[in-house]
Amino acid sequence: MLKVENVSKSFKKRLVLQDINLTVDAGELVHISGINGSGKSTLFKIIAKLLAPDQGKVTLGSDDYLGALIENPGFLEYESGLSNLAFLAKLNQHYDEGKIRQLMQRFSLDPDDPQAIKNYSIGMRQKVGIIQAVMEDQTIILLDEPTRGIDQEGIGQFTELCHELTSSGKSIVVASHDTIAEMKYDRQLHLENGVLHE
Ligand SMILES: Nc1ncnc2c1ncn2[C@@H]1O[C@H](COP(=O)(O)OP(=O)(O)OP(=O)(O)O)[C@@H](O)[C@H]1O
Repeated sequence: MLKVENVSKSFKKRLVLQDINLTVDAGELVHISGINGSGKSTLFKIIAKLLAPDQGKVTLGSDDYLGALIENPGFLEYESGLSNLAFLAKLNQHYDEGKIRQLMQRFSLDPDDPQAIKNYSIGMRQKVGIIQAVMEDQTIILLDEPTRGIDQEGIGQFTELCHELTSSGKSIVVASHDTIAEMKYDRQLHLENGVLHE
């Protein structure tokens, strides 16, 4: 369970988030739409505790584990996709190579492709970014513009994965300026002028 209570945030007196309240239960798939600059990334950074809110608080359930793709994911540019994912999973001692390989194959990425990630397209990088957010069985998953640069086949693979994860009790919050037609959201919210509307 994710609970955001009365969260507000300003940058240099500009109010970006105003009294945001959001509860996401286990197994829910939630969409937050909003134009560029509406504060979607800022909200995710506050949930991920990268940024402190000016007011309010964020609570996760005691057994929850957060996964996130926020803005452009940073990678070890001279290493392969598999090496990057293995590196991140090992940092958290949640390394499962079989699972990473299976996720890469689901997204039509070859785990044995030795090319450096710096040669990957934007869509391929984005797929690796999605995989790192889910590969450790994270229970609350935040995905900021996840389908940026991803082709139609990849969008289909992504929506299928989201539906599968939420069916198994994971909670997913997708933030994007557009909607992804195939997604079966439980709730669609809209962030505008710092206010989150149902
Ligand atoms: N660290 C910061 N310092 C100052 N202003 C910031 C900072 N981070 C974000 N902002 C500003 O806050 C506003 C919201 O930014 P944010 O990145 O959260 O929006 P967004 O909805 O995610 O948009 P995008 O999809 O373009 O990233 C923007 O006007 C941005 O310029």
